[in-house]
Amino acid sequence: MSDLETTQDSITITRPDDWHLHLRDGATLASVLPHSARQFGRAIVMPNLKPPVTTTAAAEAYRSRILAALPEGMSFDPLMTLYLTNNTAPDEIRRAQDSGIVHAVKLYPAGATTNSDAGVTDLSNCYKTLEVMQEVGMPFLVHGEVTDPEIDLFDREAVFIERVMRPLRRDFPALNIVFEHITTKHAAQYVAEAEGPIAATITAHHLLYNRNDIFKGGIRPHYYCLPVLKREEHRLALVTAATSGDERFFLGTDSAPHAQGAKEAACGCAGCYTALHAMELYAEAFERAGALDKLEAFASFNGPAFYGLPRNTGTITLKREQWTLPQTLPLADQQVVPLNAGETINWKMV
Ligand SMILES: NC(=O)N[C@@H](CC(=O)O)C(=O)O
Ligand SMILES: [Zn+2]
Ligand SMILES: [Zn+2]
Repeated sequence: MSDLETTQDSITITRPDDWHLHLRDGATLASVLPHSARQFGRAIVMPNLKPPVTTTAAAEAYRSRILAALPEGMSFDPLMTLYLTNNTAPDEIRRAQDSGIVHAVKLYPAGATTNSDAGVTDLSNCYKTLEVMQEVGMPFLVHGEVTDPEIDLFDREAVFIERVMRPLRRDFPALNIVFEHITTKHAAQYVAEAEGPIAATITAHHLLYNRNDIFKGGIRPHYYCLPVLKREEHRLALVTAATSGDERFFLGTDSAPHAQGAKEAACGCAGCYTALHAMELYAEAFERAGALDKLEAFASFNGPAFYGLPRNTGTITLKREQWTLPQTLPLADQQVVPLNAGETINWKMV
């Protein structure tokens, strides 16, 4: 068959969800929320605000602010999370579970990423709390990087598996764990082969780019995120995992807005903004792998199955149509530079 005959010009799938999203707060929240709500039915909303969302009461208040910021006529269901600290009480987990609006608890190793200063210094501080999470079935979402400065930045995820993930899963074999935004063949292989309830989210940018893209002709801060982009062999392993049909892998954009000035700086913030065009980027990645037929499971089925939620009912359609990303988008009283700013991409959500 010729290329022409095998080329698909549109794809309609069950409305997808974003299982890892940063919406921020206040005027920034109002700027970014419509982008995610246009593409996704629900999102797991990250709790790394300043101050972090550490209690059920704070999660309920944050959820109300999100719903208040949602433009009329749009529907979107924010699935809230709690930020685990050294001092999160076991009772807080029971409150979270009873609330019905908190769907997971998030581990930020202290110092690992944006707004992680209040994070956990040693998981042994949290064992009583983890016991309750395991007992009530509250998922544990993990930013999987060690923070040991002796460990090379590019090895921090692989070392995390050995130093933290394996002991954690040995001690809590029934705890539902999501290895968030995986970036290495080590993590992909670990998740695919591990016994028990574990899954992983994969971003669009880690499917499309490798670490060369951060340094192409100069330093490109908009390709800097954490965990940092890795070598091509790792990107290929992530594409294989995402397109394998294995239900342990599902979509999480990790869209993480930072103002332009905070990214294009002497010490620039980590995070890529993809909320505007995430599904288009995933479609591109799946098409390049010849696996557009696997996109729906990854984007719309595997996540709800893991979280014990129903699939969305509507559909979205992506068409093969070239369009050019804007250079910037409004972000509160500043601007955010989307990933692929000014570039032409091949898919467009209708
Ligand atoms: N991914 C990132 O590079 N940044 C995220 C934090 C995170 O998910 O680690 C952010 O909140 O900006
Ligand atoms: Zn993270
Ligand atoms: Zn994130």
